[in-house]
Amino acid sequence: MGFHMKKLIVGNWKMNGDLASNAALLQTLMPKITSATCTVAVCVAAPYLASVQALLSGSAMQWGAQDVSQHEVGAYTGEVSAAMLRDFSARYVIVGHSERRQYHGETDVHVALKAQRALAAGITPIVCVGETLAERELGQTEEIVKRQLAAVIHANGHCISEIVVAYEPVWAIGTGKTASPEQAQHVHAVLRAQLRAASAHADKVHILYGGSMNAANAQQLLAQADIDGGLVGGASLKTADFLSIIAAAS
Ligand SMILES: O=C[C@H](O)COP(=O)(O)O
Repeated sequence: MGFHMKKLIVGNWKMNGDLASNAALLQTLMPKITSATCTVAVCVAAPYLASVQALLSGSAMQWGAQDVSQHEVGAYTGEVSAAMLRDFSARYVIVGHSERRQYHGETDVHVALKAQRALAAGITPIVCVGETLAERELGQTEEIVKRQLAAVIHANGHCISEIVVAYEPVWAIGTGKTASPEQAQHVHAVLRAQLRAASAHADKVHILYGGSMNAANAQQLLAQADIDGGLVGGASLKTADFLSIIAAAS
């Protein structure tokens, strides 16, 4: 990053948790997160937004959702709109997570629209990009992540500095395999250059790393010049591990 900016650690709970375990986790985390630590958020399943909002309001922690509809309002059964997320004061929403791209057929076009809906509602989209193992082995990593980010830039050029980007190599998600700090930094630098070409304010964009970030590897990853935080899956469900990652980022 180009100037001093607090790092951002986002827990992506995915389809885990329940009312009781969510509350227990947040009640342990909350007192440890202050204005002196890095920025911390949790992205929770939509049904839990109200309870998470009630728990975290007034704390230093932020909350968000894991997906948003590409549509504004109307006959879209099962969808959740950006305005609905805003009703629960969601600060962030993840868009284009590889699990959505892979299991729900989301394309770059959908992801760009979702980012647009979030921005229009005043919610920060966390735009996920990343290559599969096959794509990496074919030497296509840069091409893939640039194509994924270009779609979002194309649709949101005027406010691109308001987004968060998450580089998540698909082969590192939930596998225990992490990109090396050098591998991750290389891709982050590519993404930073792409953002700089699109915006004079690109250096204020947080580019997060995601993919088996844990207590043991967080410090080295976060020490890289263009790694501004983490999007943490599995380790965000374990209090001690998540706190270690937060400490490494603070
Ligand atoms: O959004 C988070 C990523 O998919 C990483 O998940 P993970 O930390 O369980 O590998």
